Amino acid sequence: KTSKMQYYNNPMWPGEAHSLKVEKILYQGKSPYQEILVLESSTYGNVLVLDGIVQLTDKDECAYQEMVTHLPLCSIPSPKNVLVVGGGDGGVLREIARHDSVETIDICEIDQLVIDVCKEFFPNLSIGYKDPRVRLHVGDAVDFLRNSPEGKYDAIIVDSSDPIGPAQALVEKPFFQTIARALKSGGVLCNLAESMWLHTHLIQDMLAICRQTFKGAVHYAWTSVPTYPSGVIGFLLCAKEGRPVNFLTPVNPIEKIQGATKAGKELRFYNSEIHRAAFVLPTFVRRELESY
Ligand SMILES: NCCCN[C@H]1CC[C@H](N)CC1
Repeated sequence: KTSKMQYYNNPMWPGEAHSLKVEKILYQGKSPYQEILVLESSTYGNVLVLDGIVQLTDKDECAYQEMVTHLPLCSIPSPKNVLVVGGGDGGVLREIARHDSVETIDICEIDQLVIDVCKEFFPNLSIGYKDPRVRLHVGDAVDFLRNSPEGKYDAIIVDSSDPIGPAQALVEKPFFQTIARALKSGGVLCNLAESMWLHTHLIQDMLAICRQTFKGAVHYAWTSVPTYPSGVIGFLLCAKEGRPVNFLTPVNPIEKIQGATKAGKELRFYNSEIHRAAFVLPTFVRRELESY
């Protein structure tokens, strides 16, 4: 039985913990990379937990998966080739599938067990794998990107876990450089960028690296996800030079996209107004990020 104190020891959010009432433990296992737990909660549906950290719940996954996907894909006129780094649950694949302009969807997930578990316990997310445009690569994204041809992707979405564990390398400069090389000119990256309440230094470091690596626009955006620490999560939107990209006004509004309902479920969170709102920052965040 884990003592209460252990819950407060995660270095990413020391001294705080989030609790959910659990009806049943649906799965408990360990892959070569992480501990995997699936819980049936009383009020948030099924919950995926990796190394003790909530990755997603049925109730609020729409906020994260829709924003991490449509903030980049609605910012360029007609994305064709898209890469997902991580994202083994399939939720981002489900969201990309709404865009009819997309021709190929590559996904590089390191942990096969996460894929298998999500196919069993999260059918509303793993539905994403059913799209014929999806090509799954199980392995390390650092190697995958190093071997990717230059200038292949219109958009790359890094849907990773927190940078403590298998996703550690995904916030370091060499990784961002391999992403920039794999993007077409004017291509866009959307990267997980943690919480404005908890991770100012990490966000500042990532902003500094991205401004050096991507000569186009670089913006921090955020959204509400109740089951993530501090109840919000951030995204870093980066554009490679070569074409003007204005992240703040969607050029490819999802409401106009026929595929909007194709993914078997209507959008539940994203729309063009919340796209614009995501880039509006509280005053303390503007101050903390302005010189980065
Ligand atoms: N694909 C599910 C979302 C994975 N993203 C992360 C989960 C853990 C959080 N602390 C940060 C986002």
